[in-house]
Amino acid sequence: MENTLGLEIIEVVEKAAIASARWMGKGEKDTADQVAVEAMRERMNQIYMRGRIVIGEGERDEAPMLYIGEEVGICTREDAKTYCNPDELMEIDIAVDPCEGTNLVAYGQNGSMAVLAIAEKGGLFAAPDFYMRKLAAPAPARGHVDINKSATENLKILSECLSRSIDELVVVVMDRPRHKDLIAEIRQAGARVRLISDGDVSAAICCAFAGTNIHALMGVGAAPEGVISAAAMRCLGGHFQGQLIYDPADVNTPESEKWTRQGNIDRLNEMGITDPDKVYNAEELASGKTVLFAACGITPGTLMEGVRYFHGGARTQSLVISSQSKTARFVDTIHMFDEPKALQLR
Ligand SMILES: O=C(COP(=O)(O)O)[C@@H](O)[C@H](O)[C@H](O)[C@H](O)COP(=O)(O)O
Ligand SMILES: [Mn+2]
Ligand SMILES: [Mn+2]
Repeated sequence: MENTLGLEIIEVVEKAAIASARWMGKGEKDTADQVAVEAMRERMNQIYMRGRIVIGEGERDEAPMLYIGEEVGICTREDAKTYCNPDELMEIDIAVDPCEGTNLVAYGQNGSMAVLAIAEKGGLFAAPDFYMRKLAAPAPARGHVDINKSATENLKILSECLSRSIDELVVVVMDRPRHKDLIAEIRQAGARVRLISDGDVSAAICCAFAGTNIHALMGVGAAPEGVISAAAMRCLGGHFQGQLIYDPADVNTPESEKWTRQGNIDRLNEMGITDPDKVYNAEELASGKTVLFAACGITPGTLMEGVRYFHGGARTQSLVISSQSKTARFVDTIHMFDEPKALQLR
């Protein structure tokens, strides 16, 4: 699956990032999102693959593009037999977030990216649009920290696994009222907290890279982003656990007020999830034999530069991670749109 796909998906995230970055700082989050979706879809549909969106922009009736269930790739077209031999091509599932951190783009802040994850059919957990409690940590702490333990206990474990004192640990938490007690507990335990307004995929993946000065992600974000984060962490050997939140009282946001606890449990049952309290690890959220992950910075971030335009072109930085080749590749690309006056070396 990986060989050419690994190269093509770099362009998929690059195109989305380049389109979205045009809207950086313009205060229009929906447009920044929409152009990324269009660009990602257009480039995906040029790839010789049989893809199906399992995590996307929402259900078909609310999302015109990259909706859950949408088939993508040349080999899903009605006239596919003209171009491909579908029997030779493996069916793949794709999770996308064409603009992860739409607010960050709209307000010109760091940490947004175009991102996707791929596995063979059935290899990614088709998470509902729920919230998810998450715990991410570096590889040495994998299987030692546990989302069922308190933040205080996990910080002690992290401190031992990473040979650092607790006050040398930095925990990323989303800056939300729901995290008031969690933030107080982390501070009380002696660790330092980095609050982010958006973008918990980037924060989760940063845990897997020493040198980012991020040692854990704790708290509640969106479940689809949890699966995408898990795909990267599964390939990188980092720790990731996620637990779906079905009780609106646990998050208490305007969005969650539309739901009821029992309604959410029923929805999970319909999906075949009979244990709504189950804690999923990275290998369960991204269970595919082969998992691929790709991201391209829209605005600058800890892992990647953002899109930098120049006369007639742009420069991007992407990250492609593969479970098959066991690589995490940082890709620096110059894109020539028309006739650039000069190509910037750095
Ligand atoms: O920041 C985020 C927003 O993603 P997007 O809508 O694609 O720009 C994600 O990283 C978070 O995981 C998540 O969506 C967020 O925590 C959930 O929303 P909120 O109700 O604002 O806490
Ligand atoms: Mn997102
Ligand atoms: Mn998004």
